[in-house]
Amino acid sequence: LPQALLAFVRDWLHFRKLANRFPGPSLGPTIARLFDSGFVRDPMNLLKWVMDDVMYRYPAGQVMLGPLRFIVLSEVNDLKSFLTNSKNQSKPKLMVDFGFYCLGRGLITINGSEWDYHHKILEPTFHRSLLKEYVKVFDQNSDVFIEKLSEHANDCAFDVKLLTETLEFDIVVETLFGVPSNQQTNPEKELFEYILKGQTELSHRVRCLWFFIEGIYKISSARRTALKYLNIGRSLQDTFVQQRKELLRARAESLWQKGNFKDENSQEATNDATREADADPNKKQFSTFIDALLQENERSISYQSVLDEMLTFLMAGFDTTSITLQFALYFLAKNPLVQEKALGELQNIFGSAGSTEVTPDTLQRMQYVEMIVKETLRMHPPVFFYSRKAGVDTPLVSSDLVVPAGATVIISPRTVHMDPKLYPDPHVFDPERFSPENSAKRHPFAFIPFAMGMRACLGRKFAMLSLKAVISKIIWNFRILPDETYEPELLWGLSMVTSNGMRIKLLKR
Ligand code: HEM
Repeated sequence: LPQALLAFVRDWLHFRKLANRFPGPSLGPTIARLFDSGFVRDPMNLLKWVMDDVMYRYPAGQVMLGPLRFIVLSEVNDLKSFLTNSKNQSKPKLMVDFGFYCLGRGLITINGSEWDYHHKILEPTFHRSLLKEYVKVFDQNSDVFIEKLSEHANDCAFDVKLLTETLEFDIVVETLFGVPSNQQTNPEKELFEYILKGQTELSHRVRCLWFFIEGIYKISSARRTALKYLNIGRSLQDTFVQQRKELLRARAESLWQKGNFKDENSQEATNDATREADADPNKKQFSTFIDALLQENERSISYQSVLDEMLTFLMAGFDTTSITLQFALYFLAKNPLVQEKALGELQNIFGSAGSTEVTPDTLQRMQYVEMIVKETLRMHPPVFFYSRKAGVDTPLVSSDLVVPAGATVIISPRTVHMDPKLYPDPHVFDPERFSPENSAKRHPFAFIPFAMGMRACLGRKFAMLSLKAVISKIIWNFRILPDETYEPELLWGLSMVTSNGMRIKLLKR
């Protein structure tokens, strides 16, 4: 025991020695900041202060909040060590605890061999050949969205937020869980509302400093509410699983019948059965998201893990994409020339195809629309910070500082994306920054909305394709105009949402 104690003290002193060298606001201003009127009125101002003030001032710095110490990094040359060094890829305990109450134990909140195992199962379900299958769902749901928007195409300002959320919700449920969702056309209140409330509860914790301390949070009513939502979320995922199983059973039965009872449709039936069985060779290697999880459930993953992964992907997928869509509409409304340029591109693509159906091929050709999505993600990354635990002492490139093993490191794409050295006039919306020539000139870690390395977003290609699909259809169908009386008010939670919706105007083209 004395030896263990000695080792602990030695490690602690070593940690302190390295961490104390990082500059940052001293205790006085930090305490003053905690108790100033802005913070008391609105605790999320703390996050705003760290991201928009401390991180700009100290590209490699630290923030001490009582016993909690965060190393903050926003110097682009230092990011590589954290985002790509396999020793620094675990999520810190604090963040894992935070995530647990909203997502349970899914890919975002697990570490080590458990993460390895889940990642190995789920990563192939985002393979290119499966994404191609998903594009049909993007196309059909985007068409329903356009119909919904048409009801507002009268030059009167309206709030598009809920419509974008229901669209992205349908897209994630239909692609990943393989069951129809129809939230856009036939809102099923219970499920959707609980998902939103669960998220609000989690953000609530991030915004309250005293809830950073697990002991306090554990005895709070906020924790009981969060757990209630987590359990409801799990049971709602269970209904999806049952629906999927039912659907697979019905499909298998129908194939069997078609194969066995030949009637006047027998040729068609045999073709169907053969098509399913001999589907493209790539497809044979991959199961869709839900099927991969259910297969593993029979072997090695608990049913609770299946439900938690579904919850994780639903939360991670629909919120981030709907926020990006809202801000793309906001920026497009303010930039009519960007809309016209995108329309030119679409006239070439949709015009030559004679249809507005999006396909893997048309999406590939939408270079400028992709630049719009990227510029939106640069100016408003919905996941505006993420964290890593330093697994080893890690020297920084830009200075002689060393991040000590065990430190909680915060990285903010928001701060990096607003660095004028990387993006001159960073507050100007300019998709040309992402032309192939301009992108090639930029530092590889200058654009990090999806993070990088092993723990990068698994849904990044999915997100890009689905956003391109819907944004192209909006630009094709409508002129987007700003509501001059509206400015988004940012709500700092786990993702960056607005507290006052997203108001735009539309005119039919
Ligand atoms: C614009 C849309 C999106 C953005 C900006 C985004 C951003 C991110 C970021 C920054 C991370 C890393 C978080 C961290 O390290 O703590 C992440 C992780 C993740 N994202 Fe996304 N995401 C988006 C869409 C999606 C979609 C559509 C899905 C799935 C359908 C998804 C699934 C995931 C998963 C599973 C992880 C965890 C990866 C891991 O730790 O292994 N995301 N995302």
